[in-house]
Amino acid sequence: MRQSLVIGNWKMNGTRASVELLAQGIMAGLGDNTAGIAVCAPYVYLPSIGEIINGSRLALGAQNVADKASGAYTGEVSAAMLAEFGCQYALVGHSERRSYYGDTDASVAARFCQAQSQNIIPVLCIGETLEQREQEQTFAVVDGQLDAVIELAGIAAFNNAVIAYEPVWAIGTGKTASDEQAQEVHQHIRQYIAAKDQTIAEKIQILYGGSAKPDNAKGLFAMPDIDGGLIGGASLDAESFLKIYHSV
Ligand SMILES: O=C[C@H](O)COP(=O)(O)O
Repeated sequence: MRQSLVIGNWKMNGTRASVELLAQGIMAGLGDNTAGIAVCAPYVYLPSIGEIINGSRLALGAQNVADKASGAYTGEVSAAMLAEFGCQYALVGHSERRSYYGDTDASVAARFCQAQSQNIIPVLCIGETLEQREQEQTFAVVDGQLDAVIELAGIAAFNNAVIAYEPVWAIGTGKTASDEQAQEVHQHIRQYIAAKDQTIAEKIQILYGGSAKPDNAKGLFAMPDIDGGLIGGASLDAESFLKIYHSV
């Protein structure tokens, strides 16, 4: 039985004061839900959010991590630095990173390995664009994104990783994949991993992301291969995020 997991991705939003309040609001509403929960804060807020949530079940995550360990890479933040501030998760390969900042399959694979080198769990984001879906390339796209990481890190690395399936056409658009559309791809991803390692396929958490909201989360999370969500916009409001969390 896989543990459910809900991760909030705050993206480039908020002020120090507003995200501190948000973290406090989320912590106050965790209740006795035993599912995993984390927030991925902007880098500069990681120290203060880390202090606020220290000792609680709310885990800390980063939105990216450098593809190198250290050195002259202006503007980058290493996995060791994230570990120093208590990050347990790091997103890698979010579609906004891939499309706006040129993160390639190869660099995403390197970021994945860097995170693991510091015992940070990489949350590997994969998903197709609308055009790719319309051309029936969805499975080929996610397979290729997985392959890039498997080739560099090896399938065993997925023992300590999370996958987030995020159809690009559903991110921030209000267009959610239907429960069945999402399940179809989640099942495919799990089968793709199973062909390489059955045990890992059964235990790896595969999250859905893309306009997940309190009113559609329950249906998505009820699907057999959807183990939780990577939540963008709705994670910026404690009440909405908690409603989603309590839907798992
Ligand atoms: O990381 C989260 C995803 O990009 C989903 O964002 P969204 O919930 O605002 O569509």
